[in-house]
Amino acid sequence: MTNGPSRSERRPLVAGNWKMNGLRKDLVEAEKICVAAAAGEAGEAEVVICLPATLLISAAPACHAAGVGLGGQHCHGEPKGPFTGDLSAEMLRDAGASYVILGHSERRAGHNEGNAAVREKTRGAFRAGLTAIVCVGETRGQREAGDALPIVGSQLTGSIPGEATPQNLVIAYEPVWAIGTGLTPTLRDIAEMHRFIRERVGVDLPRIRDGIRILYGGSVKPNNAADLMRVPNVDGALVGGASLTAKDFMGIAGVYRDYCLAS
Ligand SMILES: O=C(CO)COP(=O)(O)O
Repeated sequence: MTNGPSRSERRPLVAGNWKMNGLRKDLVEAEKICVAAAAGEAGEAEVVICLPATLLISAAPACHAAGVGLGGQHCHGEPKGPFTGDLSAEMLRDAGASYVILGHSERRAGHNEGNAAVREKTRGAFRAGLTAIVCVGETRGQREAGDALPIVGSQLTGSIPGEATPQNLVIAYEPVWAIGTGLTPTLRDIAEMHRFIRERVGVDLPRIRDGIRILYGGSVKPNNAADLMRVPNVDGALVGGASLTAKDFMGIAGVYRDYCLAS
């Protein structure tokens, strides 16, 4: 038994979320990520970087050449129209993206995005041919009140459209209290939640139960990634702060290379 990530038929995915960070000069880190991924440093894992929309077009050639997926961090549900300041899924796709993060807690809280809005945006992503990374997760208060599972369950049921497939949807479990704090749930709590998510998806959409990838996000770092990634039903990571430098991000994705070498 090696000390590697959990194994399954699902291809692991390590996605970076740059949030509102990154000027054109910072694309040098994205390029380093591409070079490392192309050199096999992420092993069997798929590598995706979700950049600010202003950087997508510039980053696309290097990402496409390296087989690194490019993603946006939000989109409107409509394909076009009088929505000043918004971006459609079609625009992200046109800029070179193949992924989009939706329902991140920072948007649920800061932009008042409820489950129904997340579902509409996810439909928009599907329409444009993007894979949606739909985020769910409880606050600290909800966990302490013993409500983590029902909250996440209702987020899943409310946010995921019936058209979801294992190709066009990825779920990210991101406990709000673990984001940017250096705190993570216990491995046991993560295992419980990820198992619950797969079961809940299996009730709502049985045909995607086994194929859907479920990422863990919240203070994933090079020094905890190997432990987190070997929890059953953890199919990869959604990484915030540590995705801003190639060294740290590939230090996380590298757990999949290390596993390949060890097995
Ligand atoms: O919000 C996150 C990824 O979407 C997690 O952020 P951190 O990795 O910085 O905690």
